[in-house]
Formats: sequence, C-alpha cells, structure tokens
Amino acid sequence: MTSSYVPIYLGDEDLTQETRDLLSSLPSEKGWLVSQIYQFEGSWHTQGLVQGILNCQKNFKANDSDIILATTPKSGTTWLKALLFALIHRDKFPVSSKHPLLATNPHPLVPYLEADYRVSPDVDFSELPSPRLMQTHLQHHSLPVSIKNSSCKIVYCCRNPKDMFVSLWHFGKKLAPQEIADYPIEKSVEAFCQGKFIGGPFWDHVLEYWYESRKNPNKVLFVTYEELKKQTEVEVKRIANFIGCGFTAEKEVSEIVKLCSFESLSKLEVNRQGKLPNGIESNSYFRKGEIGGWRDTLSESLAEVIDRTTEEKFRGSGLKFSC
Ligand SMILES: Nc1ncnc2c1ncn2[C@@H]1O[C@H](COP(=O)(O)O)[C@@H](OP(=O)(O)O)[C@H]1O
Ligand SMILES: C[C@]12CC[C@@H]3c4ccc(OS(=O)(=O)O)cc4CC[C@H]3[C@@H]1CC[C@@H]2O
Repeated sequence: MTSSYVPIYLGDEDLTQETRDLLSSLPSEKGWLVSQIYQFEGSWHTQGLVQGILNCQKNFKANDSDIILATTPKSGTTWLKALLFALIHRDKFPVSSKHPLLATNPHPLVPYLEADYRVSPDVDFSELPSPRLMQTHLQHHSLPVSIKNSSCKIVYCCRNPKDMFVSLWHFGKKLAPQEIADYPIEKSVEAFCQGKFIGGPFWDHVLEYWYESRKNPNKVLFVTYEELKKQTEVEVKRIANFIGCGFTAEKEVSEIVKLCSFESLSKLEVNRQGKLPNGIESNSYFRKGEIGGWRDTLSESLAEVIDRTTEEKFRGSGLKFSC
C-alpha cells in the first residue's frame, strides 16, 4: 500500500490484471515519499501512475491544435499552467476582476493527463475548448504516440535541480511529515541523484526534451524556471509566439504576467485555503517561488553531490543551469 496522504490517482486501488502483471515484472524500490515505486520505461512511478500512463498511452488522441505542458515535478508547473491558460483564453477571459484564475487554482483548470487517465480510463477531453491545454510529467519517450505524431505543440519547463529537489523536499514535508522524518535529507539527495523518485531521473527527463527541442524547435519549446523568472515578459512572448497566439499589445503581456505572478496567485484566497480535487492543500503549490532558495535547506556538501551529478549527466549536451 502507498501512504495515506498520496492523492487518490497515485494510489494502488483497482488496478487491472494487465497492470498487476506488468508491475510484478518491474524493478521496484521503497520510495522516498511513497512506500513503493516502480521503474517503468526508464522512469519511476507509483502503481497507480503506471495504470494511468498505460491508459493514457492507449486512449489519448492528440489534436493538431493541442498544447501540452510537460514538466518535471516542482519546476514551475503551476506557474506555466496559469500563464498558458491565461494566454490561450485571453480573448474569452481578458484580465479583469472576473478572470477564472482569481477564483480557481491553476491545477483544476488544466487537466493532468496520466492522473486523469488513472481516475478514469475513458476520460473525455473532447469538450475542452480549442486549443486544448493539458499537462504531463511524462518523459518524452513515454508520451502517447499521437502527441509525437500530430502537429500539437509541447511547452517543456524544467528548473535547476537543487531548487527542484528542495521544493520537492518541502512539498513532501508538508504532505507527509512522517515519511520525510524517516527519510533524512541525505538519503533523499542520494535517491534523487539515482533518479529514484516519482518522475525521475530528473536529468534524463530534461535531456530528452532538450534534444527534442533542438531537433524540432517548432514542436518542442524548452523553457527554464530561471529564465522565466529573470525575464518573464520576454519568455512569455516567446511562449505566446510558439503556441501561435503572439501579442500585439504590450499591456496585455504585462497584465498576464502580473496576474500569474507568484505574488498575485499566492495571495488569493483560493490558493491559500482548502484542498484541490486531488486532495492536496492548495497552498502546497506556493512556497517561496525564488531562484537559489536551495541555500536555506541544502548544506554545501549536499549541494555538491547534486552539482557533481548534473555535471556528469549534462556533459557534452550544451545544457547548463545558471544556479
Ligand atoms: N506563479 C509562480 N511564480 C513563480 N513560482 C511559482 C509560482 N507558482 C508556484 N511557484 C513555485 O513553483 C514550485 C512548485 O512547482 P510545481 O508547480 O511544478 O509543483 C514551488 O517552488 P518553491 O517550493 O521553490 O517555492 C512554488 O512556490
Ligand atoms: C505528482 C505530484 C508531484 C510529484 C509528487 C511526488 C514526487 C516524488 C515523490 O517521491 S517518491 O516517493 O517517488 O520517492 C512522491 C510524490 C508524491 C506526490 C506527487 C505529487 C502529487 C501532485 C503533484 O503534481
């Protein structure tokens, strides 16, 4: 059994026989936050997620106009969900006191593919307004074939691994204090560097999308949390052009950037109180929203362990994180 705090879609109830058979053949380990994780197609997942991924790979049919947000967990998913939602729907929802992001957390506004397919294998996204916007944490090679073969666009966002790790560490501490206490930070860094956590290995995830974006720049846009933070308007315009909804008015850009900023979203009642449909407290997705915040949590020696892994993994790729 997975731990009780785990969102229902990551849990291990009602798996199909096909998934049970598959799981019994997969390498498995005690997770850092959940009791058991499984290595499927090179990446680590809970039993429930493996079921969701299989359903999604079998049943999801991408439209040419779809926009897929792909991220590693804790790398700016919430921010990009808000920005992309606001960009895509800006004609229907101009920035005003009635904007949906003022009343709804960004997560329920943008479906999370493998999680939604976990809850319901025949979930229907055909009612979503076009262009449809959906999110995934899947590695590129695990995406449903139709995402790769259609003309839909993929916006990929990652973050420097030390901040990503620290963000996940604090997220876990909030969600599962006991599991974190049982799993000291040194062990978590070790597991992280071995890639053994949901969605890991981090570096393989990033590299795959990095190479895809270079091979096919009209299909995959590579964004980093750091660049988005440092020059938000420039990056938002780049994203808007990529998804085919470029701006004419500068004012529109700055209004969307302001609406989706950490400062604005984190202050809203809807993001401070209550739980999301996945059972996680809404405020868990808003902590510090900074670059380099890892310094408050990681010792120099633990930071070096992550840096060494990054150096090894990214050698020769031309990819570097500034932090
Ligand atoms: N609008 C926003 N702008 C910048 N960072 C944001 C943001 N909304 C959430 N975040 C930060 O993004 C991280 C969560 O990532 P995800 O959305 O992928 O789960 C958290 O980082 P920290 O824990 O470092 O603060 C969170 O604070
Ligand atoms: C999907 C999720 C972000 C990832 C969260 C997560 C990440 C790593 C974990 O560690 S390990 O047990 O695999 O070692 C566990 C979790 C559990 C919760 C996951 C989050 C639920 C909603 C977020 O988008």
